[in-house]
Amino acid sequence: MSSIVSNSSSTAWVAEAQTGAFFGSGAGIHKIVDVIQQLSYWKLFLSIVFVGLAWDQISYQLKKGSIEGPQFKMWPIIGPFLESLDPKFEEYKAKWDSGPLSCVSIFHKFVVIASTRDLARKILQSSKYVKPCVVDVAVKILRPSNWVFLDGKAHVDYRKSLNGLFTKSALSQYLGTQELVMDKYLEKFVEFSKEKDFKPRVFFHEMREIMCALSLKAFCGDYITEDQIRKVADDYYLVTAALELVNFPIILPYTKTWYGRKTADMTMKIFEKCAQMAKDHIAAGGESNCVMDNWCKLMHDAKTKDDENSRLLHREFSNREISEAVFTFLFASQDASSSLACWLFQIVADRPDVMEKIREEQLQVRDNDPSKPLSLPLIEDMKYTYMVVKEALRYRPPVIMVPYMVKEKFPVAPNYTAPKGAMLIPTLYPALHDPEVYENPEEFIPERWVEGSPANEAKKNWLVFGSGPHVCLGQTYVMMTFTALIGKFAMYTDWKHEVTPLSEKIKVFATIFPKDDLLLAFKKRDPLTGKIEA
Ligand code: HEM
Repeated sequence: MSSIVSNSSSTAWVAEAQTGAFFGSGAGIHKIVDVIQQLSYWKLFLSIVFVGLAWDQISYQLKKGSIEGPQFKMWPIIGPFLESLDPKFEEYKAKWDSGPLSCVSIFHKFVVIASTRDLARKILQSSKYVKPCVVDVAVKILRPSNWVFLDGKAHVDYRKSLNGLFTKSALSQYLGTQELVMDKYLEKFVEFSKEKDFKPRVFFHEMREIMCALSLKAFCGDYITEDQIRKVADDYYLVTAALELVNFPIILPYTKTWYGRKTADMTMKIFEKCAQMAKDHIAAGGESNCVMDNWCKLMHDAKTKDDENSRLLHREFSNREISEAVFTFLFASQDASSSLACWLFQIVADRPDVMEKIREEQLQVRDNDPSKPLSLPLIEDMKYTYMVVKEALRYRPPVIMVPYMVKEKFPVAPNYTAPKGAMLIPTLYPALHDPEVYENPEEFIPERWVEGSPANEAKKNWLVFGSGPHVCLGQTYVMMTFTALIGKFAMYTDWKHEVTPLSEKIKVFATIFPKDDLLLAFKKRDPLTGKIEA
């Protein structure tokens, strides 16, 4: 057996260490070197492994303190890494139920999960201590210059310049183009079902596609072509796959992250060209029909105003900068919106009474003229349909947790301080299923949202879109778009859902989806007579 110096004995090293003779003198250091020189390679290796494992456990105990979590790291170093590759909703739920604060350690990452409403709110609103946590590779895919990586005041200021793009009045300008997309997909879904003789088939991918098309039209209007929309919709899943929590941080050719970056670059190139067209359109006195138009118009108008918000828009945002920001809108919306779309179409199909009430309301707000175009006042009149969307978001909140990173030691509870560098995860789901606020929380009851009801008054529990400086930029967009969308589909189509034992079970894939991937079949329906086309 090879050794550093033959006839070595590691027992001498242990004895010396126990007497403390190693520490505090030059002679001590020589002795360490002597002892190490006397160790055989394998003993040295085993010693390093032993010290590493011991440190891993000690460091875990120190960070864990008194909060819930495994007594020891069952799997040294890696922790529950293998489970994290295939996350199960039931396992997350068990963790939330284990205590207000619980922890887990994966490799060197210490993760603290906060499961009560008040802790979740406190974390989301403590930008002094935390910032959103992104996977390492996100910086390479979304580009380091992207606004989403800004923190503190820089983030707040940038955000102010974006808020104007998603106000109700701004969103009402995008409805015309969005309605065209809805009409197109009404036909498409029926055709897709016809291919299989109207037997229910998986609609998960179709839901992702319609969401992508709706977003792209709202963001880029007519500047983006049908072919470009199809290309982005087809390839976008490569970006989701590249940004999975567990991924290789270096981009090697032909890996998931490489394809993800290629897709992101391709999409941002399209957006850059759209941004230039929007600038030209607005400079020529054109109207705003999409987010990009609106951004250019706000920049244009800001130059003649001098209030604080306008001053933030005084500078010229480059095409590249606009394209990066619009890409983050797509990135933030795609998975969450697809999740909501899947649950909403499933839930409404499974509850004929809800479907009936939506249909009734849709005709009533249009004075029995189903062809009346979408507008802000029309959507605002759809009170019941709106409550259905809101209840779907509560019942199956697309985003169940939001990972944040601790910037400096954070006294998150009287008995616990989260260490710097830890991942701190506020959980949104438990607050939305709190039986003290929502009676029978596991039941889908749109009426619980009527004005003045306990659910409606409990604003603090409404964490679907987060809270604090990073609260969802697209929340009004979501409520308006989905109210309009489900209303139109209810009028013009009759869709059936095949209920399987997995339909109500939750699959976690970035957001949450029905475990059976949603089996639907759409037929055309006459909105006035209710007659269904064979
Ligand atoms: C059902 C759909 C959606 C849900 C459930 C949802 C939920 C969320 C949540 C929970 C956050 C984190 C908030 C926080 O950290 O406090 C967030 C952030 C964000 N969302 Fe959404 N979102 C949805 C759709 C959209 C859409 C359509 C857009 C696009 C316009 C969008 C744009 C954003 C942006 C830009 C952020 C980051 C904001 C910032 O860091 O300042 N989201 N969203």
